[in-house]
Order: sequence, then C-alpha cells, then structure tokens
Amino acid sequence: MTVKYFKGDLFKLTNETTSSPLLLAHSCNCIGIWGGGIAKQFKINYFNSYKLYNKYCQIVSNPNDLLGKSLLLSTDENVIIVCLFTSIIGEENELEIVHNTKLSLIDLYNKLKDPQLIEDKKVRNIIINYNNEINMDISKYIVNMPLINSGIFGVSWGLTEKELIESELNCHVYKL
Ligand SMILES: Nc1ncnc2c1ncn2[C@@H]1O[C@H](COP(=O)(O)OP(=O)(O)OC[C@H]2O[C@H](OP(=O)(O)O)[C@H](O)[C@@H]2O)[C@@H](O)[C@H]1O
Repeated sequence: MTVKYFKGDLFKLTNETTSSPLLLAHSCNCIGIWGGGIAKQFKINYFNSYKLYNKYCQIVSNPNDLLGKSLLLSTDENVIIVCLFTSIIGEENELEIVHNTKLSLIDLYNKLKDPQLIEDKKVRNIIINYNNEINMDISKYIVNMPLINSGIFGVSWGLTEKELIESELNCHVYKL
C-alpha cells in the first residue's frame, strides 16, 4: 500500500491527537531485549510494555517460533506498540530479514482484521471498537515506524521499503 515519509522523531507523534489508534511499530529481536537503537528508546519511554514483550519472548520455548510474527502491546498512554519480529538477534542475511518483515506485516494485518488474534486484552478492545467505527476498512489504520531494519539489523532500506509497499497496510515512516 502507500508509504509516506515524514521528517523527525517517531515519538513526537505521541503529542498529537489522531483519529485512529496510534500504532508505533519497530523491528524486534526474538529474545526479549530492547537493548539498542530505537528499541532502547521504547524501553525507556514504555517500560511496562517492555516487560510484556520480554515476558512474551521468555514464554516461547523456541525464538524461531516468533520470526515473521507481530506482537501488539498496550502502554499506559494512548499508544499501541507494534513489535515486528524480523530477526532472532540480527544474524540472518538481508533477504531473510526482509522475508520475515513481509510475514510480520501480514501477521499484523491479520490481527487488525481479526482482533481475537491479539494477545493483549486492552489492545484487542481498542481495535475491536475502532473496527466498528471504520466498518472493518483496515486501510484506515496507519502504521508509524522508523526506517525499520536499517540500523542494527543492517538491511538496505530499499529492500524493506518494497515489502511495505507490497503490504496491505498504510505506513508512515519517520526519518531522523
Ligand atoms: N526516535 C527515532 N525516530 C525515528 N527514527 C529513529 C529514532 N531513533 C532511531 N531511529 C532510526 O531507526 C532506524 C532503525 O534502527 P535501529 O537500529 O533502531 O533498528 P533496526 O530495526 O535496524 O534493528 C532492530 C534491533 O535493534 C535493537 O537491537 P538490540 O536490542 O541492541 O539487539 C532492537 O532491540 C532490535 O533487535 C535507524 O534508521 C535509526 O536512525
């Protein structure tokens, strides 16, 4: 679908009011660490959500099972954090990470379309209510993100961008 670019810090969005639920997405490893890059900022800003993510990763016996999946986390604010599990811990090659990105975007789309798949109860209710408002038109959602995969995961942006364009989601990309 569409990819639009904006200049600046992703977190500045949290000062604005939006008509749709505020989704802030980032690529995550599958071992429960938000240790560097923008993930570290998520950990500082939303520590309770970090604990949910960490616990979720610990419960899974094999981190491979998370690859290509998404996880929606509630926050204490009006923000939903979207984790895209695109790499276990950054050791895969670019094409593998990009493939996992494609799958995790499909998983996110499916969760928005069918909120019963959403693990977090608070998020599930927000999505159910908004879906009623928009008559299940998932194109009304905006997935806000930085240049995912292009920092610590080392993937050329063009490869990730192609997957965003080919996905069924509208993405807004914030570029520092
Ligand atoms: N506030 C902000 N607003 C907008 N853009 C911002 C920003 N802050 C940074 N950026 C940019 O955001 C892009 C992505 O760069 P990042 O390196 O973060 O992410 P990535 O997707 O390559 O990698 C994921 C793994 O990084 C961590 O790894 P560890 O835990 O240390 O293992 C995680 O946990 C994952 O596992 C780069 O263009 C940064 O300039």
